[in-house]
Amino acid sequence: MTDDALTDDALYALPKAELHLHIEGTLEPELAFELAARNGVDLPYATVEELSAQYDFDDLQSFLDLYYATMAVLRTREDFAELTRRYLRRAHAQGVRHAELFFDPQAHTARGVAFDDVVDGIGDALDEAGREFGMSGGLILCFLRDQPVASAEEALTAGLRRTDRIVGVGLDSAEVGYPPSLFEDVYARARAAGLHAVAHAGEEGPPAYVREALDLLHAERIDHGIRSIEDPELVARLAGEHIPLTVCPLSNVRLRATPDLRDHPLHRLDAAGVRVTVNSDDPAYFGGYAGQNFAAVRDALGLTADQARRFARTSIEASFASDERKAELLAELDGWGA
Ligand code: HPA
Ligand SMILES: [Zn+2]
Repeated sequence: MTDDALTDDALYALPKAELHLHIEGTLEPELAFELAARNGVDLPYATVEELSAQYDFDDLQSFLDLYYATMAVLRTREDFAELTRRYLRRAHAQGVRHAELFFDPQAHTARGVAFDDVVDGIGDALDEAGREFGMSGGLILCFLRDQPVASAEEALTAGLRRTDRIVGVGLDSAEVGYPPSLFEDVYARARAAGLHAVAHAGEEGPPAYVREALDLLHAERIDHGIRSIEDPELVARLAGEHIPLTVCPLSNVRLRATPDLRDHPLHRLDAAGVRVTVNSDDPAYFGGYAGQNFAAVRDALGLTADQARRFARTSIEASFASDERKAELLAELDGWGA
């Protein structure tokens, strides 16, 4: 594969793992209206166009307000299955072979949706994608950091009954003012039960939150982590300890975590030896799935075939797939562009 051969098709064919994807953030306006009609839920917008026109965000909170409002249409196990089915189909078409899906159970149980319906619906679609396209994946239960810790404890208690599907815990929602330290005990309980630990940190929050996620939550990967670039010692630590960052370029532009994609720290982190991956976060809201995030990086920052291959390799190695599955995916990656 030469650098000029890095077309959209080549990037969509690049075998990769998606490590930073909120399943609720894959709710496209068309499906939102279908589910609203089916479930008798009123959306505050009359048409797909009117809803899509809201996708102009000032910051993380302005996005989260719409994200939580729109997910009210998701009510049944089949709704979660259909949502996930559509995501996995799109992701597969852009090279995703393994997908670790974040979900926000507190946002659903608070609306009267059963925890198990969420897990089982997503799980049904993962099983189908395994049979149909050979995809693998798992669920990562995210705690809403702007909700009380007691609510996270309850979500974890429910999650610990579903370790057949749930492989890890994460931390998301409004970041600033809600440091990782609040969740130290919840994470300790999750890790003691054998779950993996990841956490959003350094998206809008300061580098200190990335340190807390490492020191107090023992996060194995940092989601976003881009503000680490402001702290050279932290960058050196991330590189030295081989901590992967799950970077989401289009998200960072849409939520104005970075002023312009041309200023994005992805390549500076990579050049400093940090293990970076490219992911889509909430693709229905931010303008692109995994392959489109790679293409956006190519267009704004430049991307060599070696870099693309390295980011994909890191995504596979940093995943929570079995060693056997990783070996299969790495072999597929070796054949990319041959
Ligand atoms: O990008 C995000 N950041 C924090 N919380 C989230 N929940 C969904 N997407 C996000
Ligand atoms: Zn995220």
